[in-house]
Amino acid sequence: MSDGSAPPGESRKVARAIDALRRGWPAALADETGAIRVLAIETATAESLAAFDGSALADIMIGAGRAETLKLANQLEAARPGAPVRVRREAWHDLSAATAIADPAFDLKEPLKGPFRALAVQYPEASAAALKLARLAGLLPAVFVTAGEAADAVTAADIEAYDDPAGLTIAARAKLPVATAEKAEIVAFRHQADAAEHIALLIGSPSGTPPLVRLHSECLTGDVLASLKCDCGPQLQGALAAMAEEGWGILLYLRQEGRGIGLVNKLRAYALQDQGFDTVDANTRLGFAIDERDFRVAARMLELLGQSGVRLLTNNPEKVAGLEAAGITVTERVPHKHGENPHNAHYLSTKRDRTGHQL
Ligand SMILES: Nc1nc2c(ncn2[C@@H]2O[C@H](COP(=O)(O)OP(=O)(O)OP(=O)(O)O)[C@@H](O)[C@H]2O)c(=O)[nH]1
Ligand SMILES: [Zn+2]
Repeated sequence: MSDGSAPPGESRKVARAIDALRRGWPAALADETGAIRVLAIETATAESLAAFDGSALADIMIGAGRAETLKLANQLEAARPGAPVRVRREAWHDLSAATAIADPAFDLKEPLKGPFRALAVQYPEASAAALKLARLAGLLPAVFVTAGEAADAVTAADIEAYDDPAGLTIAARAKLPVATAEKAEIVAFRHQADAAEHIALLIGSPSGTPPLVRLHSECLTGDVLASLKCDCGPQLQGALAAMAEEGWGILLYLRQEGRGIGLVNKLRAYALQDQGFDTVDANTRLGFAIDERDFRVAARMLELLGQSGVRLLTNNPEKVAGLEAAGITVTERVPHKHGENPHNAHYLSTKRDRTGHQL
């Protein structure tokens, strides 16, 4: 699409489906092979589930990482952590049993009984799209699933068009002196798919060289509450200080809380970390991929700001690769280590040992 926005009909369909899941209503998805209807387990009620089931029990669909906990791993063909797995619903799988299947928070209190049986995933593209919709709604990737009608159903292509970073535009800009740099300008970006606005803070003045750039993903706990569980707060302040010192830099504040799984799901991951799982396993045990962020958003923001080359403050090779793949030249990776403390030492060593961070 030339202006990057999805055709209005498709956009409305996707927006409605996300809203429906959040409110506990069914949504329909389709691919070339068929169609499904889904109801998010997290927002279902006994009544809405009874209506959804009708005369036959709907099955359950969860992310593969969660399915491993249910001992379904040996029944799977090496599914990726975020890929859909369909679980046969047994007669005793009422809403509370389904909730225990969906949400690892109940694993200690309500050990899972089983045995569970994995079924072949029908309509894999539509099924993967259903779990993505749940994530976009900020919910656990766990739904009741039954056969559906293709008419008016959402497709993976609809979601991709809805999500397309090309649809990002600059909504407002103004001077914003900040403690680290009096000469700064804030730019707000809007996208139909995001409830919150992405922000850029331009520090100092263009120097004719690629700016020092930081892609900062929102972390309410670290940025606002000064959480010691991660290094986000000190990294944010450290980035601004480095840019101020150089006299030219751009901070992108991306609304990708919890590496793209949303605040509530991140806090669920934190609760699993309280039980001893690391940041990687906590994500996958919830049924998500390790990192659900899309760095094309950042590339589009840089493009709108007229920047095609950057010096990137990061320890994460995925950020460099993500920007490069989206057409931004990373002329230099600048290491960005800040704020190690006894509470986040294990988090940081996990990033180094398991996700390839150059720490
Ligand atoms: N899901 C999840 N997200 C987390 C956790 N800890 C921090 N985050 C999120 O991770 C994001 C912070 O990542 P970044 O600061 O961009 O760090 P990075 O990708 O590791 O790479 P760097 O550029 O090297 O810092 C924020 O959105 C945080 O909310 C966690 O344990 N689980
Ligand atoms: Zn953080």
